[in-house]
Amino acid sequence: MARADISNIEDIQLLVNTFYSRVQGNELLGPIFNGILKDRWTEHLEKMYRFWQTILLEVPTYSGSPFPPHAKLPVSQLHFDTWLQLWHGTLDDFFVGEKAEEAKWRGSRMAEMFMYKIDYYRNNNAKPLL
Ligand code: HEM
Repeated sequence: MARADISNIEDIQLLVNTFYSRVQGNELLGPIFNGILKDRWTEHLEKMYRFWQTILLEVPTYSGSPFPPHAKLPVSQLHFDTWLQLWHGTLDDFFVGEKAEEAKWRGSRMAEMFMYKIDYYRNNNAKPLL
């Protein structure tokens, strides 16, 4: 079947489900997600449908703060590169178009911002208080 752009909630669910099943199977990222989410995967996937639906379809179903759960993760640039590789790969496997490109762009910008904030947080905490 020819690829088309992301246009409805079923597309978002397909994207999110496939992406996180690849994440779960990834040797670097899988253990981190599984270790934190344990039996909360369904809840996480539903939250991520809402997050991407809000960004890509402009249906405001997500209200939350994306960064805090990432602040103290044991991750480096390599983890974000791997995350992005899986994200872009999943998008390319199923979709083509403006929304698919926006999803890649948003993912990249957020990965960049998260890594920057995580580094800042680590460096700041490492400093003596006085
Ligand atoms: C190294 C890469 C990443 C790791 C290991 C990671 C891990 C996690 C984990 C474990 C959670 C669930 C926290 C919990 O419910 O206890 C989470 C939530 C989330 N992640 Fe990531 N993440 C990564 C990158 C990203 C990126 C690049 C984005 C940008 C799209 C993102 C967006 C989110 C959002 C929106 C949530 C839900 C926040 C909320 O609770 O409202 N993550 N992430």
